[in-house]
Amino acid sequence: MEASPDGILMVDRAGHIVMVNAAMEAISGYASEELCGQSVGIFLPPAARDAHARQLEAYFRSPSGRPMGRGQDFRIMRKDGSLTAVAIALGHTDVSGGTAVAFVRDISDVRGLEARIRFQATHDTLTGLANRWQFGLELEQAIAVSERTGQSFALLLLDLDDFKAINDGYGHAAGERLLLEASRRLQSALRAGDTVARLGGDEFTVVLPAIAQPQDVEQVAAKLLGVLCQPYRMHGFDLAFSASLGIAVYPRDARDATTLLRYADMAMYHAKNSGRASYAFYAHHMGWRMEEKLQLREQLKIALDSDGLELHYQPQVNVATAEVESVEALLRWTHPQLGEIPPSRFIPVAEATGMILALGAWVIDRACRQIAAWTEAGLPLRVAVNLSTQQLRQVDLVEQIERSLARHGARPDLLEIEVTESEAMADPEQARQVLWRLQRLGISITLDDFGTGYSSLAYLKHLPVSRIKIDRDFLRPLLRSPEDAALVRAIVVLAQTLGLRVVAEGVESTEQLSLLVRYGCDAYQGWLFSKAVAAHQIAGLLRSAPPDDALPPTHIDAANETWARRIPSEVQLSK
Ligand SMILES: Nc1nc2c(ncn2[C@@H]2O[C@@H]3COP(=O)(O)O[C@H]4[C@@H](O)[C@H](n5cnc6c(=O)[nH]c(N)nc65)O[C@@H]4COP(=O)(O)O[C@H]3[C@H]2O)c(=O)[nH]1
Repeated sequence: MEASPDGILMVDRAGHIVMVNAAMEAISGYASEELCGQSVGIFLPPAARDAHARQLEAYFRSPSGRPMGRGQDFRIMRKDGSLTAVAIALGHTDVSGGTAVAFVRDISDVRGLEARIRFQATHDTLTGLANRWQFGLELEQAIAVSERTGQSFALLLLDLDDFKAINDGYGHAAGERLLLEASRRLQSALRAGDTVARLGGDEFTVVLPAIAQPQDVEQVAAKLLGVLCQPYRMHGFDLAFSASLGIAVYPRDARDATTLLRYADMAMYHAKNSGRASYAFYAHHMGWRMEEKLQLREQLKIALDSDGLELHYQPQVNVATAEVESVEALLRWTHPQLGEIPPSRFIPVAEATGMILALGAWVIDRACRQIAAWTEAGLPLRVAVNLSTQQLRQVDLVEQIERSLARHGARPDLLEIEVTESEAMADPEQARQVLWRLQRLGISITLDDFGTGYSSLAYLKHLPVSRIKIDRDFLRPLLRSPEDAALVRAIVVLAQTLGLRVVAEGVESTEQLSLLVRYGCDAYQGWLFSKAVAAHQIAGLLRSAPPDDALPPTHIDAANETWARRIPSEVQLSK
């Protein structure tokens, strides 16, 4: 008995301890002499003693054995007052004399481990918040409670703005610190009955039970954004920290968990789309458009992962030499069922859903690969790539571009970055810094869609821009309206005084080209010369514009004639 690893405890009919072994002493913390003669109730909290005494009586009336692990888990009170989990097997040595024997096994380690495993399965290891699985249960439970009580509850879905950029730019550890901070701030702003979970990545949910009116939810939403949108100090400087929040209300919007979550998701994207750091309630009218967008996002993700996207290249022709001096890379997506989907449809979706960063990185990488391939083939052609505002804000954009250049061995001076005026103006100081860093790498910068934004001359002078592109909206009515013609002329003069080259975009007719040549435009791009074509077609287009055919820029008639001859018939669309 003394050698048994389990505690052994003998109790008489009256419930007095008759004998304990060494293992029982270790489990309970009592010495044998402190226990013998005592009521077995010593191992129980006072409140449980009477009930146990009744159970013991019943046991002695009809004693029966019980193997280890079959009964309920039990917690005994140790000498120091702490409770420890044990499993108990029961037997009897002498029914007539009435001595029961209990084998007591300390299972506190096992229970602790089980509790840990249970916690890990239901909680997010980083933040300790409920995880997606647990959140699903809690949401179902909230629905069940609200069904019974007839009360509404709100489901809030939150997504940190620009989290990916921070994670990519500062590394995983920084991303994790940010997530921990977000979870800490969320918890500090919520009440005891509210539940918060981390669904994964930078997505959090909050369930606000028993809401009386929508204003209550608005207040909480504003409070959460208030605490989240405080800067976070990392690596010695303040990091802008913000989130977008979507709200769906039970039962007003939906009665089942899946739909509620989908609606909160739609509302969240709506909030992100309308300026970030804001919240939006789900509304029916946003439904179908968001539905379509979400589907498009999914399809786009598949296309990106499965090589379903392509870059086409549209030549930019030097007016003075008639040479193709560069090409603009333009994304093309041909969906297996839906056919060709224009960038004007999918780029805004990519921007609204944050996918533009992955998409933009892919474009840069492909463009670098193409630059290297052309250079190796003896065709060192400059490639212009469009950049979206979110990419400009991406903290590691410059490093990302450097990596792509290095990966493919592409010359930086053959890469050109096009940013629109409004993108550069979204955060002028930040844009200025990023563009200067790019320029220092040897990359040239073009300001796209010039004339549509609101750049000030003073600001333009501070950007390392070497070219501006006149928006094609100005070219369309060029021949009809003297005002537009005057504006184009003014833009060219302005650019020239700043020492910038001017590229006209969307040139469709020789008449437009004639005017642009007269105004002093340096280069043009448009269907007149060629649409965007696959990379392998570019060499053919280059051959169609031999450099020794250069035309004098002021000789308009000659220019028209020469250009008309050079337009490849298969791509010529209109004059
Ligand atoms: N009517 C007319 N159109 C002409 C003519 N010449 C060129 N275009 C079109 O004008 C657009 C020029 O590109 P953008 O202003 O940068 O405008 C682009 C750009 O803002 C965006 N985009 C395309 N590819 C990318 C990309 O890789 N990244 C990003 N961020 N945006 C892209 O989508 C916009 C539309 O792209 P696309 O549909 O390829 O449309 C292209 C091009 O096909 C012409 O003579 N007449």
